[in-house]
Amino acid sequence: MSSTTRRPLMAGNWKMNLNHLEANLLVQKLAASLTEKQLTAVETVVLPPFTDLRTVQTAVDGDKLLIGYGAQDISPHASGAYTGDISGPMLAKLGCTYVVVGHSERRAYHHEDDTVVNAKVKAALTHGLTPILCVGEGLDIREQGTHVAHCSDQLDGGLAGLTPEQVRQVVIAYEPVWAIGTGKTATPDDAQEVCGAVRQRLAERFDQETADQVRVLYGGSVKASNIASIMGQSDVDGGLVGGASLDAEEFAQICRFPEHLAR
Ligand SMILES: O=C[C@H](O)COP(=O)(O)O
Repeated sequence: MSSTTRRPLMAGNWKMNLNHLEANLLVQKLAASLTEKQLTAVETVVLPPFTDLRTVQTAVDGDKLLIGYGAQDISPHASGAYTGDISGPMLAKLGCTYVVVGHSERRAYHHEDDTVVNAKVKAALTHGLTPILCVGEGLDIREQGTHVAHCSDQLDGGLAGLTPEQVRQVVIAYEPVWAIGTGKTATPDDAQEVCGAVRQRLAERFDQETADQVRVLYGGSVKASNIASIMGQSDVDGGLVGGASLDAEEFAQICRFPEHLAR
């Protein structure tokens, strides 16, 4: 399967931005900025803070918007005495289809290691959510030149104990930490190097069919001005977009990337 048969996915990670009123405005504006044809060609997803999910659900259901949504984190537990956590069944009940797992900000600020990340991937799958498993290296590792091995290790850790059938339901996001929110985008070749290595690792650990089916996103200072060159790479199937997803028109332009490719 080539990149042309994997449906592109653009996921906007709002991080800890926008209250529920602002969320409603952004999701309506985003939907109004994209045609049905564009939304069919490129799967468009927003990942708001937990407190916005019910509002986004109401907007999407009420106006039958062709926009998917999901959460930025998930508890490894289904219920119980876990103060502050949000479970898979709660997210599924809100109509979420995606959940980010192992984002570098969770790994850094909440000390999530591969064991925790793996438990969260499994929790997502158990409750019918598609995990977007993030891998990526810091600047020190990039400078040592061991970034491919580092990302492969994170991939192995996050997917430990899964069957090929389960892995086919996972989305992988390569996010070099040094490119997140810094304005320093990896070059298209940098993105391809690791996204290609991720796919190769999936073939080695699982099978070629699995490797061919899994979508691999790039994230890190994605903007309307650089998305076409990134999406021109054979193993990049979409973007995990932070800052630029907070602006409806900018994110809509990112989602319209096939039109830039065609020029
Ligand atoms: O989840 C998104 C990434 O961390 C990228 O964020 P950014 O687009 O603001 O660099």
